[in-house]
Amino acid sequence: MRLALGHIDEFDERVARFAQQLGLRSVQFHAPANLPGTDGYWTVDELVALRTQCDEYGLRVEGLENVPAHHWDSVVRGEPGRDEQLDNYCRTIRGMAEAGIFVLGHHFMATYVWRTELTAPGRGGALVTRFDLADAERGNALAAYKLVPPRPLAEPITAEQMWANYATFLEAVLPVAEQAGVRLVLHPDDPPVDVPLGGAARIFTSPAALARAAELAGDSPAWGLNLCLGTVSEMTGGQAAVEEVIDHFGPRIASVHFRDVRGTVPNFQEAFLGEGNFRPAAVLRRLADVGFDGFVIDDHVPVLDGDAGPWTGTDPDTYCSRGRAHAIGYLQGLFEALNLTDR
Ligand SMILES: O=C(O)[C@@H](O)[C@@H](O)[C@H](O)[C@H](O)CO
Repeated sequence: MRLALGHIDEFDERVARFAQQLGLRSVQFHAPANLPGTDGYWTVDELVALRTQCDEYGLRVEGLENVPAHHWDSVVRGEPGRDEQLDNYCRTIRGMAEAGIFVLGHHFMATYVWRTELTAPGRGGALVTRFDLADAERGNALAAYKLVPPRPLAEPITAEQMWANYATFLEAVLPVAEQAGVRLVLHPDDPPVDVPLGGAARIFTSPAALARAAELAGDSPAWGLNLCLGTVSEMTGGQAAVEEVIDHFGPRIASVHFRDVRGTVPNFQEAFLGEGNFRPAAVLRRLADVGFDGFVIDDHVPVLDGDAGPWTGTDPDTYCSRGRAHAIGYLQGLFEALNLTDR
């Protein structure tokens, strides 16, 4: 396994130098501004340009996560316009292969990630996000974030519909991904609550539900799990849920979001690595033991005094924060201590 600078919203020289100074050799992007995708898909030209820019700094592109909401919101919701968006998603997959980028992450939340507070006090007064189901009716504190679909839902969406929508998605895109050699990796629902948020049911809310997603994908080598440790440890059971997922999926885990959380649903808050629901060293050891050979990234990070803004800020100055440097350094120490290959 290896460590990459991840969740990059906008790549430029500041981010490249941040990666280099932290001693990292690869990067992962989160629907980056560098890929405008104005026609509803990412073009080969913009994908190649991003990859070339990274090459120039000696940084390998591990993968991309999440297309912009308007590329596929009707696919997730099962609304008219879905077929055209599925065609466009397939164009993105083929374009990625042409550009030499082979991992594409997706979530399947019709109303995206949900929080009830973005600046809750964490350790020493650092700012962290928080979720409390009791406050969820007040709305999503993340509503302004770039991946929250701006269009309201046409009507409420049930869990059955969400499962059917996911099956339709896989049926359309998996054969194309197989042919292109691109791996599509699923992020669990955050927060993993079994009640609708903003009118849409959530389905990937437990280890069993993730196992069911894998069954839908059959034995396709083009499907994998993005093990978000924050999200899975938010599930009932906390560390036990994490262990169950690692043991069940093994090498079918394609990538890991390494972030920590205190508390499980219905209420939790994000935390520094090592002060939350699971033991980071034990989790890395277990991943190595089951044969995980993908990449590990930082994800959301607490905001320390002097950081430019909350992690929801997408500009490079906000991104290159003390919080992120701490998370990466913490993981590098663990990789070294556990003698994990970082190639
Ligand atoms: O758990 C989470 O909320 C994160 O990992 C997300 O920021 C994630 O990167 C995606 O946007 C959901 O795919």
